[in-house]
Amino acid sequence: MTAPKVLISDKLSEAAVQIFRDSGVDVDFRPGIDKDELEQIIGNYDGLAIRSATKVTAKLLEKATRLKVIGRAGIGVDNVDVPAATARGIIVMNTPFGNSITTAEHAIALTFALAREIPAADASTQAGKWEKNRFMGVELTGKTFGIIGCGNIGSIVAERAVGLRMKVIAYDPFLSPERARDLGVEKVELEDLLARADFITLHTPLTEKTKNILSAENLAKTKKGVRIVNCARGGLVDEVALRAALDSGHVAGAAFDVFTVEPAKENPLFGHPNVVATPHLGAATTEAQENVALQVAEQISDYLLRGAITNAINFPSITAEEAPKLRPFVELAEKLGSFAGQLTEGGLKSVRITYEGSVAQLKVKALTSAAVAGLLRPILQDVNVVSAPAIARERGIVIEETTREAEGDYDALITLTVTTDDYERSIVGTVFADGKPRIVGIKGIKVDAEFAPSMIYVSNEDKPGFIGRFATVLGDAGINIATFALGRDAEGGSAVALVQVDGKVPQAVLDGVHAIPGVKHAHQLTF
Ligand SMILES: NC(=O)c1ccc[n+]([C@@H]2O[C@H](COP(=O)([O-])OP(=O)(O)OC[C@H]3O[C@@H](n4cnc5c(N)ncnc54)[C@H](O)[C@@H]3O)[C@@H](O)[C@H]2O)c1
Ligand SMILES: O=C(O)[C@H](O)COP(=O)(O)O
Repeated sequence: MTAPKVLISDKLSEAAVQIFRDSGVDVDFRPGIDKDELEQIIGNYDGLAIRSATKVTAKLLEKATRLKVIGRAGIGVDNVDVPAATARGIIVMNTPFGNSITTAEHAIALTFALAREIPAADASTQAGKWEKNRFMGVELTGKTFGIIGCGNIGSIVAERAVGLRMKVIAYDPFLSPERARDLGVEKVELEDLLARADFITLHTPLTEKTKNILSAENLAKTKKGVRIVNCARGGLVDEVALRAALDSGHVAGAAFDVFTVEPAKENPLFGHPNVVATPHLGAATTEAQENVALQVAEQISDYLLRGAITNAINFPSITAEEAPKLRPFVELAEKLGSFAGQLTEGGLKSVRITYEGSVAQLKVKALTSAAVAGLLRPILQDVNVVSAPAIARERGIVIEETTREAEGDYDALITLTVTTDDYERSIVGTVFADGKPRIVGIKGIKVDAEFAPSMIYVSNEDKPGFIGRFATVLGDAGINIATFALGRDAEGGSAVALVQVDGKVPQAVLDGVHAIPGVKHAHQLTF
């Protein structure tokens, strides 16, 4: 067997090169390689090791005819087109914990820099001005620190801030009360955090729900004199609105490591005297870079040489023999999880997955991981199939797995039941002979629908007139209906509709559907 070839296209610690060589992988170390040259040579490689600088686009992947694995030495995979990689059967892995401590420390460092105006005082002193009376800081002790997103990094920041004798409050819908108690953190709603925090630090991924979480409206709800730190992702804070709040004096300072457009050569925040900026240095320590480089080199080598999958974003850990039998059920389990996850607003308590018939004979652990990853991914952008069950448990979400003989009409069935603070919802699916996953039940109601890229899920009272009104709302908005699946538990009882549509559905259209008499819920789902 010829040795697999790996390209390192970003500035990784050279420790990675040694790991590849020691394991028998051919490696080319080309940090900072030009985009056009990368496109020309990517077809020669089985593996690609990157950080955040290399943009792995669908266009690049078209040229990557040999590529089997992309390894991200770090956490965020926003620079990788994961669906495009998945569509080409390319595993995308990350190293979810290797730089968490370092990034948390950077957030704390920026908090101190803001509190004591260290960068400005440094510049002034080195310019020979000795402006002892110009700089008047604030103490951190006793101040309220609001953490938005209390996952790996947010939790480490919380522990450090508690050690600094700060009062720590956190907004994270998926933080369990037990975990909050263990961390010494008060779990609060966003409005409460905005109103109380003297310092706010952000540690969520950038998702549809977190984009502009500090919008102009939310910034206006903050305490006068608040200081804001963003070491997570550009786009979490409306930079133009923040600049206005700094100019008006409502916000006393902001320290940003990440920006909406990177590399950030220009930015609305730049030039303000109370802004501290660093060029995405959150993970930039010797220790973190060694951690992530070693880990990614080991993971890529393991996969290319032995087929072992660790920390994959887009596939569960399975062996070469199990893969073909499991694959369609992995897809089904992830999609059932994603269906439930897209409908979940927070307060997840448990997920129960029942495997019935032939699927119960397969390696259901991998299927459960896939289902939980699908469930959490709409909330925790970078969750992977390996870490999903552990992350769920850490958040106090109970995972139950049951197998049993086939009892009904289907040879194989997977039932996923999610319990939140407010409700229980179950979704049932199977795989047909054509290998395609199907939804065959929702909340105990039989349906028969394929998963489609864009769908509307409606739950309503079974009353005449719904279908006509629904079609009119969509027709008036110019949205084409591709397929329509209906089910009900009894005449005049509860009904559900799963509708495949072409393209994205604007919120106004969903509101229009919701306004139809008898409609209880109307959601867009994407797969
Ligand atoms: N600046 C850097 O160099 C650097 C380095 C590492 C990580 N990061 C970024 O830091 C962020 C956090 O990383 P992590 O490893 O802690 O991720 P994580 O997945 O462990 O934690 C994210 C947390 O955000 C919470 N969350 C999700 N949606 C939310 C919402 N709408 N409101 C409030 N909370 C929400 C989740 O429940 C979770 O606890 C990511 O964006 C990551 O890419 C930046
Ligand atoms: O997601 C991450 O791990 C951080 O943003 C760090 O990115 P970098 O390794 O490219 O600096």
